Amino acid sequence: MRVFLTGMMGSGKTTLGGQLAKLLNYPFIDLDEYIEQRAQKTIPQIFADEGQDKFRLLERQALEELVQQHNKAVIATGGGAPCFFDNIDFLNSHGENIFLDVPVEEIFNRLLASDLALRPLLSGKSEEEVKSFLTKTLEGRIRFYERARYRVSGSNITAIHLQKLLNHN
Ligand SMILES: Nc1ncnc2c1ncn2[C@@H]1O[C@H](COP(=O)(O)OP(=O)(O)OP(=O)(O)O)[C@@H](O)[C@H]1O
Ligand SMILES: O=C(O)C1=C[C@@H](O)[C@@H](O)[C@H](O)C1
Ligand SMILES: [Mg+2]
Repeated sequence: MRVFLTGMMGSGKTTLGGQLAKLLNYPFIDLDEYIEQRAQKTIPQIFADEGQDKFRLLERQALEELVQQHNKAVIATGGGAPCFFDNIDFLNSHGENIFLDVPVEEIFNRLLASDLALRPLLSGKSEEEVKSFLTKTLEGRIRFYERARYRVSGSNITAIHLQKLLNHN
């Protein structure tokens, strides 16, 4: 089984993905980290040097490579990954796709407490700008996210919760 975690920046894909992989005894792969290793650059560097469009191409290519390499894995995708090309269909047809549906207020609080410089779409923005960016971005992306096979909503999603969901379906 392959498990994909999808959702907005700060929804907990990386954090919960690592925990879920341990529970399932599967390898854990973070798509953003994989892209950074392949490109030998950080994501902010890729955005700055090559632009978002190139990043999206690298992201799709990375998804295809990972699916070829792993039959069993928990893969945390990037926040925008399901929303470009036909990536949402690709994810749905290659694994169990779980949308982490965390309220935008909670996402905002988490991201403000983290290092915004690591997220090129947020760096340099004021608090107000981050808030309106997150709200608008989610409005544009929800139609992709909600096509995931599973949707888990709340501010306090746990890895055990995700494991149970997978076991009972
Ligand atoms: N369940 C949780 N409760 C509280 N804080 C959390 C929870 N999950 C993650 N966080 C915090 O929220 C921040 C973002 O989490 P994380 O990096 O896992 O999100 P992400 O979905 O992988 O984001 P990105 O798309 O930017 O990679 C981190 O600082 C993390 O510590
Ligand atoms: O929401 C997004 O578009 C992004 C989220 C991150 O995971 C990274 O993939 C990158 O910073 C873009
Ligand atoms: Mg992440």
